[in-house]
Amino acid sequence: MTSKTDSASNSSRSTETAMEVSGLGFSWDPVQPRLSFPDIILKRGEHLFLHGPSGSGKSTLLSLLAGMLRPASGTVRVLGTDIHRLGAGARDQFRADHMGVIFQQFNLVPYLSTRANVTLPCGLSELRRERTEPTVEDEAERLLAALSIPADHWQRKVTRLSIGQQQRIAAARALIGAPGLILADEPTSALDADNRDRFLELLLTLAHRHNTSVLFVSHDQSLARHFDNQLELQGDRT
Ligand SMILES: Nc1ncnc2c1ncn2[C@@H]1O[C@H](COP(=O)(O)OP(=O)(O)OP(=O)(O)O)[C@@H](O)[C@H]1O
Repeated sequence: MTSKTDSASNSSRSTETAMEVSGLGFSWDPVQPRLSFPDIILKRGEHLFLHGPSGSGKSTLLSLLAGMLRPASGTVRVLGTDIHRLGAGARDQFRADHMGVIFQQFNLVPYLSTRANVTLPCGLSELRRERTEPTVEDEAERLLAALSIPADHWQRKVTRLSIGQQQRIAAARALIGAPGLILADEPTSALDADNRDRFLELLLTLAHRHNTSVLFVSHDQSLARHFDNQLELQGDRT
């Protein structure tokens, strides 16, 4: 896989590094070719768009960056910590403390209410809980309102909401407690162009407010204009 970094025009607000990826490689199994990923440096508060065709390894890369898959080679440093040197429990806690992940299928908990889905990370992380103002519930409601989820939906089971609303709830869950980094895996694929653009603008505006870095993957290159920088995965294998 080769990479191409395009405009690095917008400077980040901080020189602190949110994520540094070096020499990353992964094989799903011995008969499949090995995936090799480009090196990435993401500054604190910076928003990076990662695009590539279907099968180029975008979801695999996000799972490696979130510490949910172990690389065959290379390192992933998030906020200075080499996450793959942590034990499984410490890695899960690190993810809960410092990362918000928005999955392609949202992964909301179907039997919980809208608000309970948003507050979930604060149940797993004291750090995220302490960063909410003045309470976890208040911040969840503020995020839901900012993402245009009507107040009379907050106590409803999340499965009773539309796909677009569920997607915004997944974004609120990723943003609560101001994690250093949000990883988003093509969460806009079910939306029409207007809603997709509106969603991205909301996500990036709220992330900017919290100085949260965002790495967003998609096959849809038309979304690149919303981001500071972009990186292309071309699906080369070794
Ligand atoms: N669970 C798995 N087991 C074995 N191989 C897998 C698995 N998941 C992905 N792969 C393989 O890894 C390669 C990269 O897949 P990946 O899902 O990361 O690509 P992608 O760019 O996210 O694709 P898409 O845009 O279609 O979601 C593909 O060749 C795929 O077949």
